[in-house]
Amino acid sequence: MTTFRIAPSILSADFARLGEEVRNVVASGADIIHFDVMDNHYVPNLTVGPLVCQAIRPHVQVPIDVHLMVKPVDRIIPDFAKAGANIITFHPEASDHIDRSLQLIRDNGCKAGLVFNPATPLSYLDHVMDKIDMILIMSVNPGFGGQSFIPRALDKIAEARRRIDESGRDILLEVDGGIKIDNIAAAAKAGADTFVAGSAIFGQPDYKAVIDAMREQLKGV
Ligand SMILES: O=C(CO)[C@H](O)[C@H](O)COP(=O)(O)O
Repeated sequence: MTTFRIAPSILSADFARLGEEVRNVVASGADIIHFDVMDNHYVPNLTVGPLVCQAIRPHVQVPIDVHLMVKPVDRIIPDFAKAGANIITFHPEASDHIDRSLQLIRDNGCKAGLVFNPATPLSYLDHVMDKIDMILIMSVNPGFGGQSFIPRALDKIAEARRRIDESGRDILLEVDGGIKIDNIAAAAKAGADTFVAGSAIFGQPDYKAVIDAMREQLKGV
């Protein structure tokens, strides 16, 4: 049986109360904290870095999944590992040497993964599957929370699931962008097991009610 994981994205949290926000969302049932790092270069937005990751680390016992939307990627990886990240993912087109970046993440004691924008082909996985612990399929173009889910992402999730099953390896398949109570089951049916949700959770007053409703949807998959 598939273990499904809900990963609230701090992008939509109240940054003035971030410690309290992450404690609340974990107490409400979050399995992972998704930490969006944007550099105003690879994506047209600017968020947070290793100092903020380090600041929230003592507030949460669940893994922190750092999604790097930065270019270049390598020089910031050790800083996030030291700041308490458990999983670090990056966009293959933002790295000059994908194999080296994946190895660098692993050498720093974290799980490693690649992120695929709506128009980025999964062929980037071809020669590095043995170094992948997570595949993240973007169901929006990266840079902003609160966008609408792009339905074409479902085919890509299914293709990523086929590749994972063929590899026989234990790889998380995460989907990120526009995930809500009413589309989480479709993403799960396509093959995703880990669901990033920002505005759907932090945009509501009762985080537990949203996470419980998402889990309810996943029961039918
Ligand atoms: O990586 C992201 C954007 O680049 C965010 O994690 C993602 O969009 C989550 O926000 P929402 O659930 O509101 O779509």
